[in-house]
Amino acid sequence: MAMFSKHLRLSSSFLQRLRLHVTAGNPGRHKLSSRSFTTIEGHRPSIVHKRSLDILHDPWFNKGTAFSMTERDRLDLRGLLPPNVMSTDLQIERFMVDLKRLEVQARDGPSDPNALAKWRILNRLHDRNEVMYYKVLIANIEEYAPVVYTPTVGLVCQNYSGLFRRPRGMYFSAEDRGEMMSMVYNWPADQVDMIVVTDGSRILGLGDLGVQGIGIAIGKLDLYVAAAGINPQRVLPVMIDVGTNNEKLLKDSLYLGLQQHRLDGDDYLSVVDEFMEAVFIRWPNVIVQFEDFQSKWAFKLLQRYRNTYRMFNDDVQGTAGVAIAGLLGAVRAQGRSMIDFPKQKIVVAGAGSAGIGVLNAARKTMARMLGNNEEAFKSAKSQFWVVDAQGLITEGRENIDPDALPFARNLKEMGRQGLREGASLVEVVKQVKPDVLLGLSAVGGLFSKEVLEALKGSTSTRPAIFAMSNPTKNAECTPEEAFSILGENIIFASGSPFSDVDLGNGNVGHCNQGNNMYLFPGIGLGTLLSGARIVSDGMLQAAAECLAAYMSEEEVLQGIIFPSISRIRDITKEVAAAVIKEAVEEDLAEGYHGMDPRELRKLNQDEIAEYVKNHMWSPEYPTLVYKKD
Ligand SMILES: NC(=O)C1=CN([C@@H]2O[C@H](COP(=O)(O)OP(=O)(O)OC[C@H]3O[C@@H](n4cnc5c(N)ncnc54)[C@H](O)[C@@H]3O)[C@@H](O)[C@H]2O)C=CC1
Ligand SMILES: CC(=O)C(=O)O
Ligand SMILES: [Mg+2]
Repeated sequence: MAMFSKHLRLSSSFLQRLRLHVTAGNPGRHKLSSRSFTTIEGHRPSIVHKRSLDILHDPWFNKGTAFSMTERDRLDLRGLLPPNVMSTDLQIERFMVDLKRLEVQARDGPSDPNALAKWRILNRLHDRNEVMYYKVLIANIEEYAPVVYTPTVGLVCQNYSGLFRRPRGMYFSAEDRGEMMSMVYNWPADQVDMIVVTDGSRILGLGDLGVQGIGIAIGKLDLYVAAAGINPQRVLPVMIDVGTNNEKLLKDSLYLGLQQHRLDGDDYLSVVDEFMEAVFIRWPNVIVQFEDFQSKWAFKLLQRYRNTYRMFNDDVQGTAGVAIAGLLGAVRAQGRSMIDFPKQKIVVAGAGSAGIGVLNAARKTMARMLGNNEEAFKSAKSQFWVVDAQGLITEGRENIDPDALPFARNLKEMGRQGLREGASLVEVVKQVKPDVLLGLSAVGGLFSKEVLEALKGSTSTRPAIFAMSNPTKNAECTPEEAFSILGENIIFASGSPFSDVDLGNGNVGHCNQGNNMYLFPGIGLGTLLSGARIVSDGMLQAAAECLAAYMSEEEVLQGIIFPSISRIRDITKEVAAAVIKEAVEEDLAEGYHGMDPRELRKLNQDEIAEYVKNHMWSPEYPTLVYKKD
């Protein structure tokens, strides 16, 4: 009955148009124009001879986020779009909101008011012509890394629901449970070398951005291509959308992700487990980099997968390696030998995935230098004071986070130092007089004037300040603040890029960028080319030591402890070679394509470097020829 009346309605509108045509058109010929039929044709399904990404890249067939779930399933689109199916009205509203936003100048700190506009232009080039995009990026890496990576990528993620145009990467959502094994085959590439995956729960220092966090996976993979020469056809950004606890996004009708609170416990784990199983079944040699998972899951997932899959956590392990290299650089910059590292007093602000990762690695490095035994490991603990949102962490802390427990200070000992449970950062700095103040707190301005004034009491000949939180506005202090308060005899590093500081006396205060971008591309490339079964602690240590040794004595004494980003392709090549060497020594290497493990074992240092260089993709147009299937 319902079908019958629908048919009647159609028929009456058809007749009405027919009448209109007859009266308004050529009265003599009474012929229907093809235009009149188009309206009716629109109700019939269109036949499409394409599937998967080819449909999304075809402006005639593409409906973007408006593809229904049935269409997504039938056309192999599942996972290629954010999970929220939108009406056309909402799609248009999302576009208009973004268009109007252009009128309000986008800002990410004072450094570049046009950053978002630059990102849009680069992103459009990325969609049109990958070779040209990477040529532009590599040739201008100093200028555009801050656009495709931190800090602008943070702003991009915050605005991703508006900026989203052509999808890039895959989305696995809580709604896809039971489907992932088939969904992975919707991705068109038979070879994937690198996946960067996030669940969007802690994007840089910006908190839970839900599905919009895909931007960070895309930005990290841009560096994999630009710095490590991973072939862009073989990278896959992934978003695991288990919901969001960001109330603003939950209420936003234009949000692209699942509008539900995050899954937790076994429900959460079952989604990530299914994703890991699916990608390793389709691409057994892939490497999965976990990125920007909240601390609560970062450590657990790392422990869960690291001995089974080729994976690592960039925030925990990549950051640790970069910090170790920086801390050793700071010792050398004092004119001392690296072996003096275990004497450094280090105050760390922030005990999340990054802070705890750094603390564990720094303690192990000290222990190795002190004799590599249990006693050395125990005594190294006394070099660290950890301050989180509740102040100094001691054994007196109630409900202490188990990951922070190994660094909790003894209450009596703290009493003797004039400190107590929960002491403020400024009190800790005043009492400890540290050599190093390292921030991974995500709190912009945490190293206030008061804190920096307190650091003047440091017993170091050249105190080091690492304001490592991202993006720019989350840096614990700026280089200007540090140099103006502490003078020029310091070492300064920040997570996001800042310009060097003109000290006004003809000298320059050098601002280093202490960011895991100096390690993760080389760790990934080295793992890939060695065919290592897992990413071992030894391989990560080798990467960190390589970065630490990269800077010359002269540079380090000038306060330059990290290379300029213009050298990122070169340092990545060296890091990858160090990782391969270690993988071979640990007997983890299973070879890569034509290079079998026996051959790999025979290579000397120079030959490994050559092997790496020869496998790095460079953006050049290939000659294309047509071949019939
Ligand atoms: N430069 C780099 O390469 C990297 C930088 N990061 C940055 O580190 C920051 C933290 O990342 P996660 O550890 O994953 O975050 P998280 O959210 O897990 O940890 C933040 C920690 O800071 C503490 N904190 C908050 N307020 C504080 C305060 N007022 N004083 C002292 N501590 C305070 C919290 O208690 C928590 O322990 C982010 O901004 C991130 O962008 C992370 C990885 C790499
Ligand atoms: C750099 C980075 O991985 C972060 O800020 O989370
Ligand atoms: Mg990160």
